[in-house]
Amino acid sequence: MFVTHLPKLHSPIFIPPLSLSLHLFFSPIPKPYITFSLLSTPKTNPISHFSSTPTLPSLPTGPTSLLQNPSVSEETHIEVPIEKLFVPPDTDAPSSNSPLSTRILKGSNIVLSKYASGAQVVQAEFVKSSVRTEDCPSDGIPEFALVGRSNVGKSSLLNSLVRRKKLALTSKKPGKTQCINHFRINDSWYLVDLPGYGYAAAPKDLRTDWHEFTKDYFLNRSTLVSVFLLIDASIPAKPIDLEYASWLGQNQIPMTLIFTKCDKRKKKRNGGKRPEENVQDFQELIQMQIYTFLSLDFRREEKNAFGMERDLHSRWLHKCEISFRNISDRVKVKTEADYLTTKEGPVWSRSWR
Ligand SMILES: Nc1nc2c(ncn2[C@@H]2O[C@H](COP(=O)(O)OP(=O)(O)OP(=O)(O)O)[C@@H](O)[C@H]2O)c(=O)[nH]1
Ligand SMILES: [Mg+2]
Repeated sequence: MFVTHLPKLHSPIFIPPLSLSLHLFFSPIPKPYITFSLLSTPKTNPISHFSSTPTLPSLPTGPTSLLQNPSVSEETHIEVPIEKLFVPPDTDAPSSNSPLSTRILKGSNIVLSKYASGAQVVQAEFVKSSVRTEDCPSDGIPEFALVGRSNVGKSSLLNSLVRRKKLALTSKKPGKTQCINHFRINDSWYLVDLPGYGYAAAPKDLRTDWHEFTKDYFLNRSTLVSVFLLIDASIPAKPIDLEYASWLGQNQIPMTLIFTKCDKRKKKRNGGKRPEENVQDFQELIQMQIYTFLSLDFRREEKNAFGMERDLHSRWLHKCEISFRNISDRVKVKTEADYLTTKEGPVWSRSWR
C-alpha cells in the first residue's frame, strides 16, 4: 500500500518494514485513530536516507493481540519515496535534512501526527447488531462508521483494518450487512459496519428500512465522530454517492471519503476509465458541493449557517484510495487531505463540539 501527499515532497525516505498501513487521524479530543497494517512487498526502488529507524511510540497493552503474525515482526526494510508518505494534517513533513525528527509508523508509510500515540489495533471484537439507534451500545466511547453502496467493500475494509478475515461478514453479493454492527477496537472506540445503500439483494421494503435507520443513526448517534464514506473507484461516479455525501454534509456529519477497488482494471462497460480517473472525476464533482458547505461555515463571523459557533466548527475532507482483493494482498492506499481547522484545532464530533 502506499499513501501519498501533503505536502508534496520530492526526495525518497527510508522507513522500516514490511506491512503497510492506512492511518486515519482525528481530533485531539478524544484522539482516536485507526491503524491498518497488511503484509506487502513494495516494488519501489528509492534511495535510502535513514540510517536508523524512526522513533515510534510503544504499543498500548491490549488484552489479546490479534495482530500476531510472525512475518509482521521480521526486520526487513522497505524504502518508500518521500512523496509517497502520508503526512496527516497539522503534522510536520519529514525532510531529508532532519529525518529523525519525524515519527513514522513502523512498517508503514504513515507519518505519525501529534495526536497518535500507540497507533496499533491490538484488539477487535464484535459487540452487537442493532436496527435502531437507541439499541446501539451505550458506553459512550467514540465511534467511526463505514457507509457506502452495497458491495463497495465496507465489511472488507473493516476486516483489513483489524486484520481478521471474517470478523465482519462479507459477500460477493450486495446486501450482506443488514444491521448496525458495532466492533469495539482496543477496548476504547468502535468501528461500525453499516448496511449499504443502492442496489441490494433484498426486498425493496427492507432496503427502505435500512435507509431510514442508518440515516436516523447518523442524525442521532451522539458518539459518532466521523463517517467513512466508501466509493467504488472502479466505476464512474454514481449520483447516489454524490447525494449521500451531500446529505452527510448538509447534516453536519464529518466524513472521510475512501475509494475502494482501485486495483480493478478499467472495463469498457464501466466507462473505460482507470480507477484514478474515476477518483478524480468523483472529487471534482463532489468538491463543489462540499466546499459550498465549508464556505458557508466559514463566511459567518460568529455562527455558521447551522447555528454553531464558528470557532468550534471545522471540517476535514480526507480522501483515501484503497485497493485490495483479500487480506494478504498488498494494499495500496493513497490519501489526500484537504484540511480546514480553527485556532482551537480540528474538532470532529457533534457531541464534542
Ligand atoms: N477487487 C476488489 N474487491 C474488493 C475490494 N473491497 C472489497 N472487495 C470485494 O467486494 C465484495 C463486497 O465486499 P463487502 O465487504 O461484503 O462489501 P460491503 O460494502 O460490506 O457490502 P454490503 O454488506 O452488501 O453493503 C467482496 O467480494 C469483496 O471481496 C477491493 O478493494 N478490491
Ligand atoms: Mg457489509
